[in-house]
Amino acid sequence: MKRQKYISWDEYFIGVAQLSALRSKDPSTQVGACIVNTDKRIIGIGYNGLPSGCEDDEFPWERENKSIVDTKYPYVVHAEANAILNATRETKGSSIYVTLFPCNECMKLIIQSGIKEIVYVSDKYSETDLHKAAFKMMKAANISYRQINASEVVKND
Ligand SMILES: Nc1nc(=O)n([C@H]2C[C@H](O)[C@@H](COP(=O)(O)O)O2)cc1CO
Ligand SMILES: [Zn+2]
Repeated sequence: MKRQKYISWDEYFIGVAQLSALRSKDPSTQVGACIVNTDKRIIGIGYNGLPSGCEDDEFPWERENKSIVDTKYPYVVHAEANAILNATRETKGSSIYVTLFPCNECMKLIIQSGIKEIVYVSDKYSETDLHKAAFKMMKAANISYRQINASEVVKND
């Protein structure tokens, strides 16, 4: 008889996203993303980090500073953007598993890459205006969404 305690597809893909998030150097928010096509194949993964050549020890990781230039915000590539850029196959019709609901900028990339479903864990920024803008674009583009629990298999302490 087959093993009974195997993980579901959702647990597997969100687990891969959570594992990817563990690579993030961001001290406050670590995000991971995993793109899955209609054949249930993983075609791209990513986490939030600096662009190639921008050294983690030479760029700021602060959230606030006198100038925005001395914060992380102008520099970080979001997990979803990295997953899309890393995609090895056609993204049209695929799902993106992400540990945090996408921001407005990533939502534009998700729409333009033909991703049709967003599966996420946290929506801790749901009260912000930019989240509302992201949500509005997602609805207009007919992208479906669902929230799931984090995988117990991958923990980030
Ligand atoms: N969906 C997302 N994907 C991401 O990769 N990020 C990244 C950008 C920053 O590195 C970090 C958010 O930092 P903070 O504002 O919570 O300290 O997470 C943020 C969001 C939020 O929408
Ligand atoms: Zn984003």
